[in-house]
Amino acid sequence: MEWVRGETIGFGTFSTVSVATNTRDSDDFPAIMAVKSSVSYGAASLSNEKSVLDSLGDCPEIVRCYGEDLTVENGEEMHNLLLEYASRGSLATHVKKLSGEGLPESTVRRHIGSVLRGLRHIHAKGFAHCDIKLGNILLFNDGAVKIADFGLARRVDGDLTPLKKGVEIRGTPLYMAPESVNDNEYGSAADVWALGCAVVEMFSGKTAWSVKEGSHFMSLLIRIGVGDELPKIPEMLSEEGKDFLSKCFVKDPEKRWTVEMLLNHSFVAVDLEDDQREDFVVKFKEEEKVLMSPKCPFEFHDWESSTSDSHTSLDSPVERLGSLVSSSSPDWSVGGSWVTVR
Ligand SMILES: Nc1ncnc2c1ncn2[C@@H]1O[C@H](COP(=O)(O)OP(=O)(O)OP(=O)(O)O)[C@@H](O)[C@H]1O
Repeated sequence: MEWVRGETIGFGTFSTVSVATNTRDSDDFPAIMAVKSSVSYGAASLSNEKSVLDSLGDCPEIVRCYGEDLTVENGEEMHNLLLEYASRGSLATHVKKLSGEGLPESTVRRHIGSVLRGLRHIHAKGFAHCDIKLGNILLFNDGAVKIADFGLARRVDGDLTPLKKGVEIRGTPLYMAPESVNDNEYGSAADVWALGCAVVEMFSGKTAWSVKEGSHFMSLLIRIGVGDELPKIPEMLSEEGKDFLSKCFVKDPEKRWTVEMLLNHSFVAVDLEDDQREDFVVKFKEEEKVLMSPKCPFEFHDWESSTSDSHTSLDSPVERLGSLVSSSSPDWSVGGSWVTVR
């Protein structure tokens, strides 16, 4: 495949995403694609993403991968992953444009139905996504949404063996499930918890956990991992929506509903007729016209998709988290107790 890099459309922890134009007149690949590129330090994540996407195969609710390519740009080796282009960007960007209002419930139901179908495919193939969040749900011209960013995805096949001893943060702390905080378990159930957080954020325009500006993120991990507190379910949501969330926000992953069960929940088990779908696209376009207004500067950017490992011999969640909170603020840039920063 021959392609030319166009404008930059997104930034991740590891990579930059740009538009890519296919310069070969061929039916095999679309004229416009997205290219996710990284210099050497992000190559492992891109390579994991490619291999997971290859294993997953085609699914209408998962962003397609057209292949990989190595280029040398400005004397630097770049690893590139060519992907299906989502012209409307991510749901995170879209929701931020809505002045903290969130999306109408009918739109949330529709998007979540799609994400659930994508997750069903991922889980059925023996993987967990491990980084479900609005920034990784992409929007297409026809109103469709698809799951993207498989850089942290892992094969689980029902095996929830913790990845490592100690505390490992994969993905975004705001979306972390209790078992991930407490036991480093990142299985399909953790995707369901994160999906619940995505529903809250999509509907309310606010993150599922309210966090005071400047507070240490370890205090959030304690709230998630220890005690009975759950993310706040928006009052304005329908009873069906509230019930759906109550099935996602179950602290015990064994008792949490699976994706398959949630697909049969009345909140998402609706099949829109074609005319309703058109109506949806119109509504969708109107939403896009709403101008972005400045919000709180505390947007959690530096929390996104960080992976930090700590190798300690502390066993109980309270001990493990308590030991981290007691240090005033972690140094993300060096080794020692925080081994990896991504
Ligand atoms: N296929 C695509 N089409 C359009 N925009 C995309 C596409 N893939 C990614 N983006 C944009 O680029 C951003 C970063 O992409 P992505 O999340 O895949 O990168 P990352 O390095 O894995 O980031 P993260 O820090 O979330 O792990 C997305 O939030 C989205 O706005």
